[in-house]
Amino acid sequence: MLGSNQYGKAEIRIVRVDRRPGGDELTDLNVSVALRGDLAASHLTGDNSNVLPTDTQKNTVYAFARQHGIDSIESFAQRLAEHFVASQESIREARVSIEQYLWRKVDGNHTFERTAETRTATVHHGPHGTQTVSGVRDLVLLKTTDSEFHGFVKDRYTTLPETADRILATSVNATWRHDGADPGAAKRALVEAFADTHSLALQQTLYGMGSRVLERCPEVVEVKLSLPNKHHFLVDLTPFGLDNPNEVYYAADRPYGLIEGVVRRDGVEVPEEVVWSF
Ligand SMILES: O=c1[nH]c(=O)c2[nH]c(=O)[nH]c2[nH]1
Repeated sequence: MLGSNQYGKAEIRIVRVDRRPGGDELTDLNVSVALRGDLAASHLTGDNSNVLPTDTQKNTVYAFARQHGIDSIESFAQRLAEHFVASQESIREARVSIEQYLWRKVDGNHTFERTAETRTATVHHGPHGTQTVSGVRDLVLLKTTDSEFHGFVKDRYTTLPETADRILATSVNATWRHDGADPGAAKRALVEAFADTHSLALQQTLYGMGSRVLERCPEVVEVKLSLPNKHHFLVDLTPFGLDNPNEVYYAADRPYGLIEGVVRRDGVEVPEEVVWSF
């Protein structure tokens, strides 16, 4: 028998230019739509009478960008998700996920430079209301000191030396669940906590980063972090008769430690995970 199913247009690339007297603004998005509802017939017999084509979904995204503009990825996703559920009787739930590529204006008023990180938002709209999860991906942070790692388990396979001073680097992948307003302060809180936490482990830094978001953003109930430990190993220069007082490192790209965790506001009921996966 048919199990859970969903369908929609994935990765709709859309660039909107807001042409303003003081300079143009650029919004660069990758929008994915997933719909659920009374859609089994299409799978079971090919009866498409309840199927809003994914091509139409794509067109709707472009039309909404023109008609309503794009205030924030959260509000744009919510408008779309509500539209698909409200306009089609057969559609009961909609999930709209948006990645935003960020561009910083360079000289003049119409030239832009792309930044490395990606902002994300997922809005789920269904019979139980609307849930919003915002986030950031590939936000690369590094501190040259203020990081230690010692006191760990040692067995016959352990070779890692203890250190009281190392480079700590990561590429932050974070999501935060909130009430729908766009908490721009969340990203700043993550960066600030990474910077000012004297780290005894990336695990401790993770908890500090999540906690800082909850302190700064009352509307956030939960922060999920996935932090690769981008190892920087001190190079042994003794074969060349040289010392290495924490100056020359080998930046390994793999393997990497992967530290993941959720930091949750105490006493707040967290709804079931809204992100559907297969
Ligand atoms: O911050 C760290 N946490 C670990 O769990 C770990 N393991 C490791 O080899 N290096 C590190 N660093």
